[in-house]
Amino acid sequence: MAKAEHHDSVRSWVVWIVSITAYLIAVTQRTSFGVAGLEATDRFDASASILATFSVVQLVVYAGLQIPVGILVDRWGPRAMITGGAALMMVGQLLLAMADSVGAGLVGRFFVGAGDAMTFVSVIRLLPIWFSGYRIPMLTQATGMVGQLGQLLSLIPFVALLHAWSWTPAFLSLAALSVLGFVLALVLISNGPLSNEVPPAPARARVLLSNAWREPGTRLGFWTHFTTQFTTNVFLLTWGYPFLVSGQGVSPATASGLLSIFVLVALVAGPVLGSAVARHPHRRSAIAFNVIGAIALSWLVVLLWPGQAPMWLLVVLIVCVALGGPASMIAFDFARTFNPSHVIGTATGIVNVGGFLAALVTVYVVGWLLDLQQKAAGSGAELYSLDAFRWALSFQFLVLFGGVIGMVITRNKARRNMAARGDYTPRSARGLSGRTEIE
Ligand SMILES: N[C@@H](Cc1c[nH]cn1)C(=O)NCC(=O)O
Repeated sequence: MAKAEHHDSVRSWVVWIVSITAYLIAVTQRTSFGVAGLEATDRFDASASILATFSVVQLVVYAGLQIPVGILVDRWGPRAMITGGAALMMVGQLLLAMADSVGAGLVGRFFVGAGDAMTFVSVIRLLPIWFSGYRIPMLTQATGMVGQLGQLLSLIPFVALLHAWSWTPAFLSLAALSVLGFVLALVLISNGPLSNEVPPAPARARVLLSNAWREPGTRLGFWTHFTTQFTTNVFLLTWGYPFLVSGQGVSPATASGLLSIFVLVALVAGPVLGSAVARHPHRRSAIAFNVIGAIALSWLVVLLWPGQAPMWLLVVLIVCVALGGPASMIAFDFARTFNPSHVIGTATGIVNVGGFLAALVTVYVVGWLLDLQQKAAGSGAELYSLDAFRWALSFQFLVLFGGVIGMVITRNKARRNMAARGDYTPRSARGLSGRTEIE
């Protein structure tokens, strides 16, 4: 991509810092309900499955809105979407602060999920508007990394407020945080001189969607996100904690400590993967395949380990699974480099569905397989036994395998298209031709 005058300017950095602040606030809102589980059980007089419904509603809303959001980013620009997202999250947290029934709480969580869904894709869309191409892989990673810190904001100051001030004031303070995000985004984010650079976006959503989907590079991004990210989500959102505590016999405090490795790995691996992608853009899918191989191998060893796995092996597993988060950012690089700028938002939305869709299916099937084994073993059988987890979590291999097949097929299609345009040769794939923007 040619470097425009406004690229990498002071204004670019201001826009980026404000947009990643908006994303960090969105991740804080996203993860806040999870850390308030015990208080929510009391407040709503809810069972474990009702509590799980809150997470599922939020995930379904998030994943379901990615494509509409991507299309709207291309039509309205990222600024309107980021400010709109902050406003929705503010409404959602206000509703949740006041809610005293499950129904009212779910409506609040719906708004939070919708606002959250509008933020990430818009922030990623701002990067090629404001920065030159060689910086973007690193900034994409940095965006993902900073967002993960939102989990820490939920875990430390929000939990402290919840304990010190109780439910309503704690959730009101989260609504106030979104007001801050709204004002900052409204005043400081700009869509840039987009109109001078790109043809106007096609008016019809269907055209945007079909343009983005027809590009094999978008589908390569979708499958890359699908395969790299879902094990991270499955572990963090649902099954990691019960697997560690009930399956592997780890204490709850140690399990929480192990889960915090995810944030650490995101912080360390993000810059390493970002600079690898920037230096070897022709090796992007190879980097993703290596991470997927590490995830599959570590799960295989842990699930086949006779008895409970030693602590060092659990740490290795978590480090490998956590690598999936930063590796999934490679998928957005595919969306950006394979598509013309007026469909990048739509393509990014399509890509971002991948990991969340795979996680939703896996979370559900793993739960179903655990239930099935308990029923088959007869009354009194343990639900979360290590053997039951071995079989249930093995479902992940099927999803990994399906994702890899999707990646290989779409990568071959992308290469064929590029070869037909004269942009790809086996030599360029080995990085010998000096070409950059290929997979
Ligand atoms: N892969 C994640 C973000 C990430 C980066 N490093 C670790 N995780 C992703 O796709 N995020 C989308 C979102 O909305 O957060």
